[in-house]
Amino acid sequence: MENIVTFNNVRKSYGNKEALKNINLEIPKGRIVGLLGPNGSGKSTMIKLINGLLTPNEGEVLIKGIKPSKESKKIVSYLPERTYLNDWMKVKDIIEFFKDFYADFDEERANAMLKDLSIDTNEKLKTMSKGTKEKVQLILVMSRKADIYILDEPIGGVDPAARSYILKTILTNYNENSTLLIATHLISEIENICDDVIFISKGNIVLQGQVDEIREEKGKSIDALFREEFKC
Ligand SMILES: Nc1ncnc2c1ncn2[C@@H]1O[C@H](COP(=O)(O)OP(=O)(O)OP(=O)(O)O)[C@@H](O)[C@H]1O
Repeated sequence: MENIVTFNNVRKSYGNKEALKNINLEIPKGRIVGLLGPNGSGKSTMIKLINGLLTPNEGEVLIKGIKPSKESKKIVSYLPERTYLNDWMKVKDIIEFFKDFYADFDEERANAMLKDLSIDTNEKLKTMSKGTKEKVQLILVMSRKADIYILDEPIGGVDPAARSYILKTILTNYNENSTLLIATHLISEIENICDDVIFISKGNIVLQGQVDEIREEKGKSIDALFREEFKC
């Protein structure tokens, strides 16, 4: 199976704080992967390395065989933990921005999803609730036809009904050849859409495998396993 993301002996520290210890990882193409771990375990650090926002102290990260770069950004659609969009922008301005910036942006798809969620494209992000802002950003990110979508905590502020719609929409719009990497704490919400999960703890990968196999082997849900593994 072709890999879309590879980590080879990756270490990453912030000053003398070691965030990732020695990560070796292969994420195959065409999978929906949950990246799960307690607060501070290294999820966002991994994601920022994939996006080239950070560079490893040791080892290498490859996206479809190339290092994070301008080229790799063309095939990665990334939803960051915190927004990089300007608050004063209207949704329709952001759509224009995405159209200019990303050749693979599908405006029709974005508008259809915005309409389904009754989001007014004349509204500015500034005046929107946190959850609505999250929905807009997720819609934009999912409206690119990328090889890999990386979502860092995508639905935390979204109400449960909209969450179901969003997860359903992700699945319907999701192209089988694309890969989706989702870092989240909402495990029970996403475990049924994930093919694989990765558990990370204190900068180490402690488990990686197929959801069905793990559930069968351990005799419990991924959510229950996580709670047990990382009990405080
Ligand atoms: N800019 C930074 N400077 C110093 N330390 C940092 C920085 N960013 C992250 N860290 C540390 O690196 C470790 C990993 O953080 P990271 O943000 O990757 O965790 P996470 O799994 O995404 O956490 P959360 O679930 O809370 O978002 C933590 O110990 C954190 O304190």
